[in-house]
Amino acid sequence: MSQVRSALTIAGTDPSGGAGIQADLKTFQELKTYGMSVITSVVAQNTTGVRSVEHMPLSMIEDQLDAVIEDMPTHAVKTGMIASKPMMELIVKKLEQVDAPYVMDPVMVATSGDDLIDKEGRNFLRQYLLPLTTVVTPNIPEAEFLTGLSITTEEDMKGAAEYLVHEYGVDAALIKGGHLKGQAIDFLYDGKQMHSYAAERIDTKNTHGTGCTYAAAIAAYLGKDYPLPEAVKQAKAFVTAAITKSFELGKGNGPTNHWAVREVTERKITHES
Ligand SMILES: Nc1ncnc2c1ncn2[C@@H]1O[C@H](COP(=O)(O)OP(=O)(O)O)[C@@H](O)[C@H]1O
Ligand SMILES: Cc1ncc(COP(=O)(O)O)c(N)n1
Repeated sequence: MSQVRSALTIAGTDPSGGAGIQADLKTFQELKTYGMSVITSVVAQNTTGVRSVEHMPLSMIEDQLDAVIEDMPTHAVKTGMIASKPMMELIVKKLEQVDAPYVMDPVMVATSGDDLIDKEGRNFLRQYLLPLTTVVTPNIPEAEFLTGLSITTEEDMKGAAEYLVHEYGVDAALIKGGHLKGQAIDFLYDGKQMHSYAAERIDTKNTHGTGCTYAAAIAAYLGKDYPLPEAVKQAKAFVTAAITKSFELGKGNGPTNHWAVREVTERKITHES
């Protein structure tokens, strides 16, 4: 029997269960990937917003990383909320010890609008962490910050994906279209080809944790040796199902449904390249 595949998420927490580490582990589990997790920040948040944040001491983040890296096989890494430059410097150092695909979800703002990273961290991420990524998965506002470009059309999205690959040395960039109007279309540029992944837009406010879930699913499929374009297609189907059957829970934006994929067998994803 082939060895079980594992994925490590390095991110912040969401006690309401919809985003962050909690979303990542739920996603890994649904995709039969052994999930491991290093907590960077403890975030007191729910579907309506963030009320407080406690960043882990660097020594505690390092000890968590060493505990995993020294003991467990790691077939994929995913980072979410990394709130400061010192944390990123530590993660850059540790990623050099892990030979696995690395998915970066450049988390900067929670769905509720609360900032999750400081300014120094944003700039360091662009310069030092981006070049290590197998794929970076910004939403529209995050892509605008990372590239300095204005993104209002699908052509702008493609341009931003190409810019990230050519200017920042990422292997691939996936620009997510959730924040635009019209169909929910994402563009992946892998240095050679532009791929598009489109699904019907679902009329719901319950999209808390969509980005985390999508990036964690991509990491799980990369950890199973799926080629990137196919990993993204499978992950798009996963997150689209999760949104289709998302939960009317909480007073704000409800969370996605991480087991929906068991029930929603047919999700029309149009993959073109
Ligand atoms: N209402 C929606 N209906 C269908 N797909 C959506 C919807 N909102 C977002 N998506 C999809 O969910 C994924 C996450 O995108 P997005 O919400 O932009 O990320 P983030 O959570 O990081 O802001 C993308 O594949 C996007 O196209
Ligand atoms: C700890 C943490 N990480 C990420 C997000 C973004 O969530 P979303 O996927 O809704 O953008 C969040 N709200 N909290």
